[in-house]
Amino acid sequence: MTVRIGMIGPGGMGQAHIDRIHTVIAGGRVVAVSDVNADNAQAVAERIGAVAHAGSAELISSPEVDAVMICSFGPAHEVDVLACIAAGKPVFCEKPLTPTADAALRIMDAEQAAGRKLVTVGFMRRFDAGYRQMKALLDSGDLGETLMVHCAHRNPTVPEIYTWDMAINDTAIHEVDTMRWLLGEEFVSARVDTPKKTSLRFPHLQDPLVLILTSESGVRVDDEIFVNCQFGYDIRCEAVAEKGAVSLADQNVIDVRSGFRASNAITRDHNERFWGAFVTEVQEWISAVARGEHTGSTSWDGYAAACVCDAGVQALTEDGEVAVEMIEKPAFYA
Ligand SMILES: NC(=O)C1=CN([C@@H]2O[C@H](COP(=O)(O)OP(=O)(O)OC[C@H]3O[C@@H](n4cnc5c(N)ncnc54)[C@H](O)[C@@H]3O)[C@@H](O)[C@H]2O)C=CC1
Ligand SMILES: O=C1[C@@H](O)[C@H](O)[C@@H](O)[C@H](O)[C@H]1O
Repeated sequence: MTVRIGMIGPGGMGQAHIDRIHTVIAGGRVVAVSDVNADNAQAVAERIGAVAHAGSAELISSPEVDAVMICSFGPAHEVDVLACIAAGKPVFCEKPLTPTADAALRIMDAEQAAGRKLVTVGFMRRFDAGYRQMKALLDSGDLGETLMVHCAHRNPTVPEIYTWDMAINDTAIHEVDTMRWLLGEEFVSARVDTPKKTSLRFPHLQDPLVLILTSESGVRVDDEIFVNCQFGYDIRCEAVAEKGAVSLADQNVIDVRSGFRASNAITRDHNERFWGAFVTEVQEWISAVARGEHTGSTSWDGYAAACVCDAGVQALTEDGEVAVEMIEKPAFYA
């Protein structure tokens, strides 16, 4: 069976997913697209031989569409995810599920009323080979209890439209989800340290910053967010446990030795750095849709990440620890 996919918002991420689905991923085909920018929808549809729909509602209800991928802006996600749930269609929604926890709650309510997990959130790092090996080692218990995790998330630059809160709810949200998954527990508080700001980009940003999270059992996670670091897309993670430490290897690229120097390239963006993770993530989703099953992060994960980010954004505007407010996890998502 080929899963017929409708793509809403085929911009940078959406087109990267389309190219993966049409070149290296098995079992799916993007047959329909829609975009608030109708010219973009038309151009993408022509390029891939798909139908351009006038709006997302029409795409979601089309009998030619089995499952939906949403790659539009975060604030536009909720209405389309709810429409997919109402239509009973599996939906893969890029992160963030929603920019606020309240909106994610509405999605969880609708999904539970539908009685079936239909929503997968695009937190791709759970599918990265390095993070998966780290988790397997930590879960084995060989290193003892995890005590601290040091993370860094650096982008070469961000555009001027990147607002001050996005350091937390657009960028750090990746570590928030990955650390919840890696540690297998929720965060209870957030704090932000604000070091000297880079002079090289926009004054409206606190760049860099360090988000500090504490988990239920007391594990401390620090996450350096530096989105105008100039030198590359640089992702780091080291977990320190009672009897050892484990970290992601530097990059998925080659080492060069020449002219009495050793060097390696640094990836430029998320698609280059996490190519393999995106392929595995989307392949597993398409295969699960074909089997009628759910895979990947749930609406609960989207909600929990939004709750932590809400606390982090608040902590960026005030001194001290901010408690993470979260409902109890519904049995539906156990
Ligand atoms: N997993 C990851 O590492 C990454 C995830 N993302 C996420 O992917 C999503 C899209 O980001 P990008 O592709 O970078 O943005 P983009 O600006 O390149 O593409 C977004 C597209 O959605 C369209 N759009 C906006 N509102 C819409 C609506 N209401 N209905 C239909 N189409 C709409 C825009 O016209 C545009 O074509 C965001 O949620 C972002 O957070 C983005 C970059 C990396
Ligand atoms: O999700 C992503 C972007 O939306 C975000 O703006 C970047 O900071 C992240 O590195 C990227 O993975």
